Amino acid sequence: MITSRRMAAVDLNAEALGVPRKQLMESSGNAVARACRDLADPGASVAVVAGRGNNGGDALAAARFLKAYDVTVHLLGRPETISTDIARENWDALVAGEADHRTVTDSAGFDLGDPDLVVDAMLGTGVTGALREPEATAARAINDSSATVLAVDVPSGVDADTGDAAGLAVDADRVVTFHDDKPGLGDLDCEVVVADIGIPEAAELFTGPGDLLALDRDAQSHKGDHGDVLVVGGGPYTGAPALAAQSALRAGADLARVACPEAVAREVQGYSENLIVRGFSGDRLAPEHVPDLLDFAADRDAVVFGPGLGDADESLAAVREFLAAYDGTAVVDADALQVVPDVDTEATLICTPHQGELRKMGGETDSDWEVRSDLVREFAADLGHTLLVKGAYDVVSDGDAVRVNRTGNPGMTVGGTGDVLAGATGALAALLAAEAFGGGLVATDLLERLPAALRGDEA
Ligand SMILES: NC(=O)C1=CN([C@@H]2O[C@H](COP(=O)(O)OP(=O)(O)OC[C@H]3O[C@@H](n4cnc5c(N)ncnc54)[C@H](O)[C@@H]3O)[C@@H](O)[C@H]2O)[C@H](O)CC1
Ligand SMILES: [K+]
Repeated sequence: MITSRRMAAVDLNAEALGVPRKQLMESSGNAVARACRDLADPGASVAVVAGRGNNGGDALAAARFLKAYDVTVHLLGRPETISTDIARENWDALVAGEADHRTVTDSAGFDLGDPDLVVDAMLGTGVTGALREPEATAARAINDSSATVLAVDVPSGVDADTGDAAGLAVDADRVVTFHDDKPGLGDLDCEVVVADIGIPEAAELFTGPGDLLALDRDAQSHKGDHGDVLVVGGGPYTGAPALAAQSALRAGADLARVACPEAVAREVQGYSENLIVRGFSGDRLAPEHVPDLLDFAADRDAVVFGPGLGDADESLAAVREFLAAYDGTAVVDADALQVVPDVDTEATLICTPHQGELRKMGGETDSDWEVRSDLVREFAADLGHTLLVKGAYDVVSDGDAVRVNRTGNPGMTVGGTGDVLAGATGALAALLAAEAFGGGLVATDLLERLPAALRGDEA
């Protein structure tokens, strides 16, 4: 099952792995033609009703594989309005090949005829809102016809993620959808066939440029939209919390605050005027600080716990008490990690251990990244939290899905990169908690974005 947003990311990852979109469209077209051959005998009349996007492009490619049929292609719109190069190239090839093609520029001009089979390729995952014209008139004509209806990827008008239709939608007999089933197709009263279009498994397993799509910022956003991050750390070390907080800003947080012992507050503030530093009494975190910290954290979008905190018993006791009472989103790193396995919490935790810290948490690791992936997934499932285990190949899992980031380099073992990663991860968590997901953030929503944090990419 894959959402449209994830499909777009996988599509882009496939391209980065050397499988360009036009090749995917050719595979989709071939899959559509196979479905046509399954639904209608050679010589049958086929009406391809194509939209101006890649959904239409798939069917324009399919038409080339249907030589044994009497195919008429209806393009809903002028050819120059076709929205992608790959779809337009498929249209141009049809025209050059003297295929029977028509362009429909207004509803009155649409005449479906009386085909044996209709290929509905007006709209796929790019639909927004109720069908406009001439798609609406075409959908009514398709639904009123006696033809068998094959929908490309998703029946036009249906939202592939929810199965809902904002208004009129094509009533298909069969849907041929690509790469993986879509959440919104399960409840449709039609047969759904999933066609493999040659997207490499690596496009889903390994992080790539597609995973950054979700970080595109809403241009209208304003301060505070993109998350307010609190780093709780410092004590024996002062650079770590400052690194984590600055990394949060670099990764897109609007505000980065540091709660650290009074004894080092001035030093931490000294690292950067961009940080809002707040000291708590004494020279290390202790249980008496927890009530205030919980109040302070309640108004933040995400907390990063641990950079430079040290492992004094009273500091670890304070981490345990905080997490037991906290129900927001927290990244847990460094010495605070050892507390996680034995604390029962409502919080959404993202733990960012290196392999030594993973073992200290009670997890197992392995030098083979594939074996390590299974071990991390199992341990994340046991913990009930997301794990991001750093290594030459970083493994991210929420106990269900697994993603692997192989873009690191040996130089990243230098001290401080863990603090940078924890801060960047906190920013992405804050962005999601504050905006796109409201309170409904679930760990898997982060999975696709954490790898971007591994690279400390600017959002
Ligand atoms: N990722 C993959 O696996 C592949 C998907 N393919 C196919 O690509 C479509 C998605 O294509 P896209 O261009 O993004 O969008 P659509 O073609 O679905 O529609 C965009 C098109 O439609 C217009 N439009 C939007 N809403 C409406 C509306 N309510 N009424 C009328 N017109 C509307 C919009 O203006 C655009 O012009 C996917 O479904 C697959 O079929 C790839 O080909 C293969 C890999
Ligand atoms: K469609």
